[in-house]
Amino acid sequence: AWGYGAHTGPDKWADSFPIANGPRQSPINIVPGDASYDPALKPLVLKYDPSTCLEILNNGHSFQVTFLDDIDSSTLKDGPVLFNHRLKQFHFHWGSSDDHGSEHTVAGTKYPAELHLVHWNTKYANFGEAASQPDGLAVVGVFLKIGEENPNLQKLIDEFDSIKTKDSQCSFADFNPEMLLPGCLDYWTYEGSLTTPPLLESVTWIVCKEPISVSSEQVFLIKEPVLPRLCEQSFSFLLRPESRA
Ligand SMILES: NS(=O)(=O)c1ccc(O)c(NC(=O)NCCCCO)c1
Ligand SMILES: [Zn+2]
Repeated sequence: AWGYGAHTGPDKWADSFPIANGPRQSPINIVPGDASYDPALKPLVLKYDPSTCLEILNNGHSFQVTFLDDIDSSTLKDGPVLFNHRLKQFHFHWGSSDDHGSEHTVAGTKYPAELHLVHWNTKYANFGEAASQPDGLAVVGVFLKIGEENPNLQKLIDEFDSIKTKDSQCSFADFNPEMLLPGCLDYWTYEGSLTTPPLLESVTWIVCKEPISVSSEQVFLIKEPVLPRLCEQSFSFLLRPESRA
């Protein structure tokens, strides 16, 4: 299975997912100087309903907060997209230390972590259907930088004791993801892909220019639920026969 270890990491993904060598793969390094202003783009309109928040899941690669998406209650409109999209889940990406971790970079700058809010285009029947279409998904990326402790992120961290193992989940209600957004929703946008297998080229990326602040302890803690999993991976590396050479 794919992962982030020496034998399973991104440079091995093309073996099982040839689209890894496709024309619109994410993440990318965003170079603000190379970006062009498009006056036709509208401001991003995000309307989230905390009552649609369902649960937190540890999927072994990250933890994700999933939302009820059978009606238009948590939506993304306008910005660079032509159709209404529904929020399906949000999750984070991080590194092994504070000096790296984000997937996108800005003029080479790596942030300690990155939040992804995943939405699907309601012109399709559901997330799975939309994920296979070139205009099926819209993911809002928010960079996390080290600064003030974030009380809203803390609400998530406080639930981690119940999702310690891979594929564990716990119910999680009344969380408003709007609380994790920066004050300004100015963004860069480009046509890209899922950043993990299956790497489908169906994502309109909307990366916020303004990061949100979280404390260094909080960045360490968001690794918590998946960390044992990552440790397992590293130990499995040691146990694998070929690694004994
Ligand atoms: N990082 S991303 O581009 O926002 C992104 C958004 C939605 C996704 O579905 C994935 N990838 C995914 O779900 N892979 C299936 C196995 C994951 C663990 O079960 C990645
Ligand atoms: Zn992601």
